Amino acid sequence: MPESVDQFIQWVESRNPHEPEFIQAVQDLTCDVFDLYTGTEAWRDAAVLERLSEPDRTISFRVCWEDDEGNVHVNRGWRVQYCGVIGPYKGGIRFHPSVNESILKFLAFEQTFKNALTGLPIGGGKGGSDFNPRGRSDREIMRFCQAFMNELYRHIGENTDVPAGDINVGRREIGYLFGQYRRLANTFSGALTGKDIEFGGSHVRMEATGYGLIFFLRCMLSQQDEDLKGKRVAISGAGNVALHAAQKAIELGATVITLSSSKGTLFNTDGIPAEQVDKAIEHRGGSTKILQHIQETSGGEWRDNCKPWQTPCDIALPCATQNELDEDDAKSLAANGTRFVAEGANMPCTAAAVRLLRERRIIHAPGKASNAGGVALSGLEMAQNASFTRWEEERLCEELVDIMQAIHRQCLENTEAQDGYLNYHEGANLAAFQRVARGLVAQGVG
Ligand SMILES: NC(=O)C1=CN([C@@H]2O[C@H](COP(=O)(O)OP(=O)(O)OC[C@H]3O[C@@H](n4cnc5c(N)ncnc54)[C@H](O)[C@@H]3O)[C@@H](O)[C@H]2O)C=CC1
Ligand SMILES: O=C(O)CCC(=O)C(=O)O
Repeated sequence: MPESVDQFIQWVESRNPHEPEFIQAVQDLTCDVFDLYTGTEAWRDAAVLERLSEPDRTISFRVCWEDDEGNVHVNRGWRVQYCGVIGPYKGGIRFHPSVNESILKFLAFEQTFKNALTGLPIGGGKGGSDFNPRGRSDREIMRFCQAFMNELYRHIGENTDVPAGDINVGRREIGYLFGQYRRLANTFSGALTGKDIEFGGSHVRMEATGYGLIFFLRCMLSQQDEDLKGKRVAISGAGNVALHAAQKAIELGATVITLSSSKGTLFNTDGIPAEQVDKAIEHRGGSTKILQHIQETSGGEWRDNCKPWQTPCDIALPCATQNELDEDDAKSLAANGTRFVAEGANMPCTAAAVRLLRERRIIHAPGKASNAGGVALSGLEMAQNASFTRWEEERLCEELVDIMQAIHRQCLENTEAQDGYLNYHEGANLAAFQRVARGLVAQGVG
């Protein structure tokens, strides 16, 4: 039985050396739930926190594929099935050269608690590969997806583990993965979400993470008697989450002043036009190219190797990747009067940045709450597949709004404002942990 957060984290570190992202995610949760955990006999007796610091299983495999010139490449693939207590493992697949076990374990850990917040029966998992799709032809992407599924298919299924997309895995890749799954498993089932609408996909899934983020932000603002109209919003990334967040924010009256890629940032203090965001969503492609094209056609300034966080804004929405917003960035935001940060990406703020935002009383929503709209819609895709139906767009939009509002309510119910400052991290961590802990205890030790 750990006596302090530090002692517990040292124990986790000793079991997971060289996994800094995973340790960061475990520490973030533990700091908020430790007192409740140690004060709850049934949870202590069942070693709930210790069990939750270890995935149910991690599957790792070799992925061999042939490029267009006939050269054979060998990549690594993983699926982390983190916690299946609440429902089938559920979470995205990421293709990026930075992918390793620490990153996938942190993502699967976060996913477990995020999925618990949605109120749906979905457990937590995440997978991916260190494959770099940049510069690869469509046929190469197809062959890679097929090779990846050649091993993954035996570990997934609509009641076992249901992957979806994440960085560099969108509708096209899900199509190739699904096709190969269907051939190998000889079954047409909802074993993946984010599918094309023509073969079991759901309306609103594509938009859901970005839109859900803005619906959550709207709740945060309304809690302070404010709304989005006229607010300057800085967004990082120019992928699925960033572009849909930008689209909905503009629709609700905000001015989106930045979008970015790993190569630089597009700044436009007059606002990036809605029609340019719509076009970028339609065409999809390399983010830098898209942003430079927007700059050429509608103005603003492109700055190489620059992040969005140095420019004055009311709201910051990190929507690119983990640890993209560090302590210095948080200091710049504070100095420039930013009042809200809501995470579209998973764990985009370093631990030091989170501390700084809290010290400076910038209201800050963690991704496990504010970006849960995507997986929630995936849960609704699973429900449609299981009942052989397709729901209308309007109904799904309403359900997404309801789910984001319910997550916001859970956050408020689990934290008390300190001098008017709401700690969304504490609220989200406590709400999610309690649901998972109750399930673990009820299902016995195993
Ligand atoms: N797609 C989804 O439904 C969900 C995604 N997320 C998270 O949102 C984030 C973005 O995912 P997607 O938009 O789906 O991926 P995507 O592949 O569509 O876009 C990723 C974007 O991030 C940019 N990017 C990558 N590394 C960067 C870096 N170091 N600095 C600046 N920009 C960088 C890329 O240029 C691209 O614009 C990830 O953290 C992901 O885990 C969270 C919940 C659901
Ligand atoms: O829709 C899903 O299952 C995955 C979403 C996801 O990967 C995430 O929430 O980070």
